[in-house]
Amino acid sequence: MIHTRGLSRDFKVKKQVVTAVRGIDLDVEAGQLVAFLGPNGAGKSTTLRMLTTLLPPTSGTAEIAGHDVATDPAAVRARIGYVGQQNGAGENYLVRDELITQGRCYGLHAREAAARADELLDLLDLRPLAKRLPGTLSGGQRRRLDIALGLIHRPDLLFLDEPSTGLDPTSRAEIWRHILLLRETYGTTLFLTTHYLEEADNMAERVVIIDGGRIIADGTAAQLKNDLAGDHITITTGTEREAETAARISGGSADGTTVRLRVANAAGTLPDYLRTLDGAGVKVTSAETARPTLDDVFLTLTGRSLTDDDIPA
Ligand SMILES: Nc1ncnc2c1ncn2[C@@H]1O[C@H](COP(=O)(O)OP(=O)(O)OP(=O)(O)O)[C@@H](O)[C@H]1O
Repeated sequence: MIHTRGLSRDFKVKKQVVTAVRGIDLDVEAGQLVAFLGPNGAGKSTTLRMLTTLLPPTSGTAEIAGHDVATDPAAVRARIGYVGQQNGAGENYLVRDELITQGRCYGLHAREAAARADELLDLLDLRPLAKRLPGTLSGGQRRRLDIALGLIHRPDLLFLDEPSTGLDPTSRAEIWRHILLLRETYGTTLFLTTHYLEEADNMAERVVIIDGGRIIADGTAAQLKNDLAGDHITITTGTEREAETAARISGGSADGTTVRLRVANAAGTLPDYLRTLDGAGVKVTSAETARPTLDDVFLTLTGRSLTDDDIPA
């Protein structure tokens, strides 16, 4: 559904060239739900804009639903939906009429556009809001309307740029329920960016991490965490000296009376580790294990946190 080779984009800023995306090779099969993650300035929006024909690549190719973004952008646009960070609805029409109008813009006949609008009003729980003006909707309702608008022409592939950003936790959960429902109902391929790592972790079956315009990790969240981060064990000892001994034995790091280490399988490793420490005369007062997060994956790969503020350009 998405096939890119060497996809790159430069921007000229005054006399300098900023390379936002550097040679991305990406293959996404039909029906996948892919979360595209990266810190501020990593190149997510630029990639998304190229994949949706909003910005021409400087070099490389991107084929979307069988059509090249550079040579056949109209065919690409007919097959994709795009839900950007800005509102997709105007202020002149009521919700249902807006859906019908945008459906007509895609070439649907009046009856077909009305039927599709009604189908989407039901799917996205917008039916009670059908006669409201978009400007009167809450943030979460408005985002659901944007998703409905992105789906009006039955695209095979939907791009969502930060679909849950700015919403309260309940609305975020609602948006995700609807995203998963539309995937189940239509089998739509979904490619989305998000800042919420736990959402990508829980919802996406594939996580692609971009940094500095390059893809640095690609796999299921579980694979990435197992391969690149490992579990955490944290123990507390009676004294700082014991913590130093424990850190030496395990290869972990001591901070006061706390020792932290990373292992492949914390639950399997901990009993042996505690026995060894006991044999070395180290008194352990508490021990806990934790699974890694996607942020730990990013930290391992780059030495930075994904939740840090802007990375330097
Ligand atoms: N129109 C432009 N002109 C100049 N530089 C740009 C332009 N658009 C993006 N860039 C630069 O390209 C790099 C990638 O930006 P991009 O917006 O793709 O990142 P992003 O991962 O989407 O970030 P964010 O999460 O903050 O939206 C940044 O260094 C940015 O400053």
